[in-house]
Amino acid sequence: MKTHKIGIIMNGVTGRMGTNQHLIRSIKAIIDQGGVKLSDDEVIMPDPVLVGRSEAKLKALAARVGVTRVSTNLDAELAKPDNQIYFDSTLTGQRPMGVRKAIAAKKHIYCEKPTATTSKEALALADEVVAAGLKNGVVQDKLWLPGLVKLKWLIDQGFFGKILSVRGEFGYWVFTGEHEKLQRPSWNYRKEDDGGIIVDMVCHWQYVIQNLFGDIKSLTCLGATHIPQRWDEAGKPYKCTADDSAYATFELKNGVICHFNSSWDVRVDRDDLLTLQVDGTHGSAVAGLRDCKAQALAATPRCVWNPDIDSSIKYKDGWVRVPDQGFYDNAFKIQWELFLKHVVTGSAFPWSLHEGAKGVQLAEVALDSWAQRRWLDVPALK
Ligand SMILES: NC(=O)C1=CN([C@@H]2O[C@H](COP(=O)(O)OP(=O)(O)OC[C@H]3O[C@@H](n4cnc5c(N)ncnc54)[C@H](OP(=O)(O)O)[C@@H]3O)[C@@H](O)[C@H]2O)C=CC1
Ligand SMILES: O=C1CO[C@H](CO)[C@@H](O)[C@@H]1O
Repeated sequence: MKTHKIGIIMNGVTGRMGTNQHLIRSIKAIIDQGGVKLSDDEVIMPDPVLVGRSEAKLKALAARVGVTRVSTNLDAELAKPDNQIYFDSTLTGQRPMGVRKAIAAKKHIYCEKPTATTSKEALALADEVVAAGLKNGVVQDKLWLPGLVKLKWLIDQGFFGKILSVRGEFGYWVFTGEHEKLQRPSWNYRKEDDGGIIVDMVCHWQYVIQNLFGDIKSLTCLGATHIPQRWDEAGKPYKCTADDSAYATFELKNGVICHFNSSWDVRVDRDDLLTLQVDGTHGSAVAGLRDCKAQALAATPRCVWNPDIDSSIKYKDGWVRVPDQGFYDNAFKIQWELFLKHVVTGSAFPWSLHEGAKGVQLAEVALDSWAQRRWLDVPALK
């Protein structure tokens, strides 16, 4: 058996995403399954080093997960030739600094979204990594959610006929922290720390829309900070300076209209924390994170508006569940496996830093639209 051992510097691994999605559910899960199989006699085996600023935190995490290498010295890890990949899930504002150091050290780059806080910076990083001839990628996890995979399958089959519109509803109630344990880090609600739901979520909507429905021509976005005060990790009240809700409409070049509501101030009365309803001339579907239900034209009830009587139609009964097509692995893990294969074999990996920059740009245009209170075109990223 030929084993390609790949050292991976995991910077920001002590954070929520770094620990749960990237270390435990991706890299550790890949190690536990015996690596990424290339053929019957060839395998890729990740060898992570957990990097951060608190040695105690890193050691505790390593012991919990069963990893041996930890370090608080990023430069020393970058100097080691066996560490071939630099992965970054630190705070968004920290990302360009770490990525640039790793480019200088000739490491392949994989990182969380958003890749930077401005499109200028995101594009510069994308250009620098290409100029250095390094493989690179950005997390676009929603593409591998089972619900969205099923939706894509319906699109590819032509189930919808002509797609007319898409309604994305994302969000849940995030407790203020006054009386409850925090669900999300407090920096998410402070603009000065690169927080805000537009920066956080619009980059997801960019790649979801582009990959499933088409290229975005223009948008309008209204943001809001509905909750002006929250309580931080230390239980101290702070002023919320970042948007916690966004109401955005995207017009695509092919005429499809997509409207996405994103909010941390809504209570959930839907099948999932993210639902996407797609309506087309021949059918409709509603995808959640894992499931997807569909209604074909032939099964569409004849609705008649009459608020004076109870409806004889049970609207929710007219949908069928799109069946599973096999086992759906963790979305982050699937993308990690594809990236590792890309690094070792050169296989295709289109989810590059350049693609990530498009997400940063869309969030930037959305913020501008909100500030200017008008529709804005989304220029092609050079
Ligand atoms: N793809 C997706 O679905 C999601 C992506 N994200 C993205 O992932 C990134 C991390 O988010 P999340 O895990 O929620 O954040 P956390 O606050 O939980 O984690 C932040 C990480 O960055 C480290 N860090 C914080 N400040 C500094 C600093 N000054 N210098 C160096 N390291 C620092 C922290 O280290 P320490 O432990 O020492 O404090 C920690 O490891 C963000 O860019 C976010 O946009 C977030 C949520 C979902
Ligand atoms: O995709 C995601 C799921 O939700 C979170 C927001 O509540 C985001 O931070 C994240 O990027």
